[in-house]
Amino acid sequence: MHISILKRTAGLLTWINSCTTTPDSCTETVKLNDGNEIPYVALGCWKSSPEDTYNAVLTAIKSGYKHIDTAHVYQNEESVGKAIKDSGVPREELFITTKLWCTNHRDPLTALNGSLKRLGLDYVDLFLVHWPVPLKKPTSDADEQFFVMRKDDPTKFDNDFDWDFVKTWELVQKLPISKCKSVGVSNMSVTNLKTLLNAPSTTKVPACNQVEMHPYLPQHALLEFCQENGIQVQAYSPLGSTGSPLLKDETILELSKELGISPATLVISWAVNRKVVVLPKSVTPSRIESNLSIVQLPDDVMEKISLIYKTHPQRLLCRDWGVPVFNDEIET
Ligand SMILES: NC(=O)C1=CN([C@@H]2O[C@H](COP(=O)(O)OP(=O)(O)OC[C@H]3O[C@@H](n4cnc5c(N)ncnc54)[C@H](OP(=O)(O)O)[C@@H]3O)[C@@H](O)[C@H]2O)C=CC1
Ligand SMILES: O=C1Nc2ccccc2C1=O
Repeated sequence: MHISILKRTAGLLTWINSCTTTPDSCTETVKLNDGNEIPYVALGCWKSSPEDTYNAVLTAIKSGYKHIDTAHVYQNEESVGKAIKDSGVPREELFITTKLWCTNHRDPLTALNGSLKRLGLDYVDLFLVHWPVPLKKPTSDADEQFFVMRKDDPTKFDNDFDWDFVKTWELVQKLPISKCKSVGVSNMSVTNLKTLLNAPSTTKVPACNQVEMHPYLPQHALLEFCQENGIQVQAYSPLGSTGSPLLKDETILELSKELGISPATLVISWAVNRKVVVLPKSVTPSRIESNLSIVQLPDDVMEKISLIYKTHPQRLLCRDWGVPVFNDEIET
């Protein structure tokens, strides 16, 4: 069996080689700072409709994915849960991530229980604080109102300025392990991570930091900081998200042609070669399957991809959150 071969091999790059012919081996995992193992490749679920999500998750699990990334705000947790159940794959063989939405920072346990109920699961493997931005709760008990705007200025979010992400983490780090095996953060800059790690109330280092990361935003400094501090980085929008400019980038096209692989396989492989967990989203069966293929990239190719941002620096997901979120410059 492939996995046992992998266990005997020395390092990541050894098994990456074999993935071109045996996609099963791409379920290789990396150990988190709490001892849990996370598979390198996950199916992303943002923007997938409930029906598409169900089909995509089922296809993914049947293709060999062990890791699914969803969130309360994606409004498709029910579909993820149903597909998991219908796949027939034992729960303990899968790694499921969901996230705490901004309006629930004061009560993560209730939010986690809500996600578990929608997923139909007893536990998630990873629960992430989605953004370091507490927002006021909606006044009605509309659970699905995710963006509360200010009454005096409806273009701005109604920030909960009497709360902050350090207080949120104080609660998240104490969530019962029986309901979430690992806890982490998302969209955390180095500046905000330093604030979190230096806070007297912080007793647990986040297991993961899920951030936007692709060749136009390689986040070299953030990756180095997280690796030095035992925080596993996860790359979101690794393909450049919907209508990606990245997959049409000249250098990416040239390199993928040279290597005889697709642009998507090239950028996903670049992430894994950097020891970054990667979350490509697709609702297209052929892409779901091919996104699981990882190849070993030569050093010079890694370097070329890592330098593309110098001429094309681009953050795709930016909005004014009302508090500092992206407070580290894109290095150019
Ligand atoms: N923590 C956070 O704040 C955030 C987390 N995320 C997570 O990261 C995941 C991935 O990021 P996301 O922004 O969705 O975008 P991705 O970078 O994964 O890109 C998804 C787009 O690429 C297309 N695509 C997928 N595979 C291929 C392929 N092989 N060739 C060509 N096109 C392809 C998809 O089309 P199609 O589906 O039609 O096949 C879709 O349009 C999210 O789904 C979510 O789980 C994302 C944003 C923020
Ligand atoms: O992952 C995300 N999906 C979203 C949709 C709308 C606004 C923010 C987000 C995310 O952070």
